[in-house]
Amino acid sequence: MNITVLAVGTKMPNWVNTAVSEYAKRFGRDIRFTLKEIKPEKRGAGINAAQGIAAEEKRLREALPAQAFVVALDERGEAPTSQQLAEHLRRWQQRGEHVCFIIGGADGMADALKREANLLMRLSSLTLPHGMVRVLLTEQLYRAVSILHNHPYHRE
Ligand SMILES: C[S@@+](CC[C@H](N)C(=O)[O-])C[C@H]1O[C@@H](n2cnc3c(N)ncnc32)[C@H](O)[C@@H]1O
Repeated sequence: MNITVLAVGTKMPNWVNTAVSEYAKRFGRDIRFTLKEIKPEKRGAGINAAQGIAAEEKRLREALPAQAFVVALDERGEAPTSQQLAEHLRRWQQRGEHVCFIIGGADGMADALKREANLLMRLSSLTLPHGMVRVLLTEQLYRAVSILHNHPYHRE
């Protein structure tokens, strides 16, 4: 199956890119994982947070794969356990979905994107920095794959 992560933010610190690549390379052949960085809108010079979010919304929409099952990452979303995320993954694989996770920028994500998403998912009740969200999401997806393959990486 295809998993795409659209994440607002470029020029992430090395530790973010290293950690995402480390988990992504463990997925194995049944998952084709792509992380696509979305250019953040520069704030200041007459661009406020709302205008910045609107510009990033446009870029996110343009990058959304056709017919994707969209999961918006948000700290007010549903909080699956790792087992429940593995069940979601099993269902998405069975249905042949292209799943697209979207991560907002420093000021968050447009409300319309969250409303229109098929699922709103939180990784924690804490507000996390967007770079950290990429890392945690990729690790949890790898954990979900491990659960489905009965790999000892995940221990209850
Ligand atoms: C720095 S946060 C933005 C916080 C902003 N206050 C908001 O209302 O969204 C950047 C992005 O990271 C993601 N994010 C932050 N904390 C999260 C969490 N606990 N669970 C899931 N996603 C989170 C969301 O996609 C968010 O748009």
